[in-house]
Parts: sequence; structure tokens; C-alpha cells
Amino acid sequence: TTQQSLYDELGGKQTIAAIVDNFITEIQYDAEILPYFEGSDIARFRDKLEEQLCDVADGPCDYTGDTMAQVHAGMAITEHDFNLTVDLLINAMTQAGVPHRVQNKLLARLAPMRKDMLYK
Ligand code: HEM
Repeated sequence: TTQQSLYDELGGKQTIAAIVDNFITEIQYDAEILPYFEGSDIARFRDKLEEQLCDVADGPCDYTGDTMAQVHAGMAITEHDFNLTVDLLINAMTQAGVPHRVQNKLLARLAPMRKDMLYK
């Protein structure tokens, strides 16, 4: 049987770009999460996150950003703020028209990175 990649299920490059744009907008409207991004290069964040989502979904990309441990070091991200950020990503995917079943597949691939980001 032919297996469709998660990248294709998501809707490819266009949908991933929409997810990341929506996610950035969600962050901008969230008073609790926005301060983490003060002084961040948002163009780079957009670029690297698109690349990472494409890569973990088995799309035609290789992630070239820093490791999740390196990137989030010194932020002391709490479980609460982590969960809140995941909610913002879910909103971003819903707004991009990604079905919940497909959202869950992407979240499951990101879940192993969680331990690298919390309380560092
Ligand atoms: C779903 C979990 C998450 C994923 C997959 C993720 C992924 C990423 C990626 C790919 C980058 C860019 C890396 C680079 O520039 O090389 C990044 C940067 C960043 N992330 Fe996350 N992240 C997640 C959760 C969080 C959370 C919970 C916070 C804070 C509450 C956060 C705050 C940041 C900030 C502030 C930057 C920019 C760092 C800088 O300015 O250099 N992230 N993240």
C-alpha cells in the first residue's frame, strides 16, 4: 500500500507556512508567552520552525536550526507555559484547516522534544 507522508497529509509547504504564521500571530496576542520572544529574530524563528515542522513530518527539508535544548536554554519554561504554547499551536493548525487527527500526529512527533525545553 502507498503511504502518504505526514507532510502531504498536512497539506505540504503552503499549510506549514500558514501554521507558522498563525502561530506567530497567536503568540503576539498572548500576554503570557509574548515576553519570551522579546528580542527574538522573528524572521529566523519563522524560517527555522517551518523547516523543523517540514522535517519532522518527513517533508523535503532538513532542519538547520539549533537543538531544542540549546534554543530554549535559560528560558526556564514552566509546564504551564509549555502547555499554553501547545494550545497556541493547536489554534494555529485549526485556523490553517488541519484536521484534528492530523494535528495529533504532528503533536506526537514533537512530544519527545518536550523534555529538552522544560525548566532549562
Ligand atoms: C511545541 C514546542 C516547541 C517547538 C517545536 C519549538 C521550536 C522552536 C524552534 C524550531 C525555534 C527556532 C530555533 C533556531 O532559531 O535555531 C524556536 C525558538 C524559540 N522558542 Fe521554541 N519551540 C517550542 C516551544 C516553545 C515554548 C513553550 C517557548 C516559551 C514559552 C518557546 C520559546 C521560544 C523562543 C523565545 C525562541 C526564539 C529564541 C531566540 O530568539 O533565539 N518555544 N523554538
